[in-house]
Amino acid sequence: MTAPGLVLEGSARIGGGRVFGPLSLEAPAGGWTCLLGPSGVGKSTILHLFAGIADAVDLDGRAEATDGAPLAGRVALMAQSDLLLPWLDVAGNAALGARLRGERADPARVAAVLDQVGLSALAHRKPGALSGGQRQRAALARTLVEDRPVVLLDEPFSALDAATRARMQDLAALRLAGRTVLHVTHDAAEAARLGTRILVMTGAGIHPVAPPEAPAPRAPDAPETLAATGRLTRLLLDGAA
Ligand SMILES: Nc1ncnc2c1ncn2[C@@H]1O[C@H](COP(=O)(O)OP(=O)(O)OP(=O)(O)O)[C@@H](O)[C@H]1O
Repeated sequence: MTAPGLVLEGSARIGGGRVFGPLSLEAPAGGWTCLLGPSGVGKSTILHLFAGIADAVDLDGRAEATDGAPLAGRVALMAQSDLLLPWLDVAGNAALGARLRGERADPARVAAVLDQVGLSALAHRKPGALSGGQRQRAALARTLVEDRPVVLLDEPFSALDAATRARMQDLAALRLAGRTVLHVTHDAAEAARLGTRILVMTGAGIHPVAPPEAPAPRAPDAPETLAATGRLTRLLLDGAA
């Protein structure tokens, strides 16, 4: 399983209205790219274009893998809404990708991932009886069970308490090492911890920001993580001018 890079170039419209562009975005093969920017600028739309689910979006340009092969079948998307099926329990939702393909997920793998996200005790509970953070961890488990070379994460840790968030960031960094990750987040500290490439998106385009030099995941309280968080927050406040 070799992870390809991702490239997007061009402009996007929905129903005739401009969403973004023209812009150019690159997510290097095997790297973890964090994408930040104001609400409504088009970050989720970019993930949907790479995931092949942007039916309403008219892209004048290209969103594709750098190896020239189709992305279909090589991408796992963790969407902003958890998209858990209410009639399946946590374990069933974690195994949903395989089920939708008419396959059977490896039960040992599902159990191991549920253990890692701290949901073993809730494996047979339905989503309606979970907290927001538990639901988000169930969706993360489903994404990790998918085992794809390209992983698209849309605010994957936004509902988690600070300690659980840090632990899930570490887990995702470990389990997704070597894959190509494109991660939309509003959390500058998260980008400073995880990004091997950090991009800020504005109406004017995509602006790369230097990540800390230490390998990811970086300690949340390391001076260079805190300094990068501050720089990034200032940039976002100033509109990435
Ligand atoms: N189906 C749709 N029809 C019309 N406009 C849409 C549709 N989906 C998204 N948009 C618009 O496209 C723009 C980009 O939306 P998108 O969800 O990609 O933004 P975002 O940067 O991810 O925002 P957020 O940070 O709030 O999640 C927004 O202005 C949104 O209103």
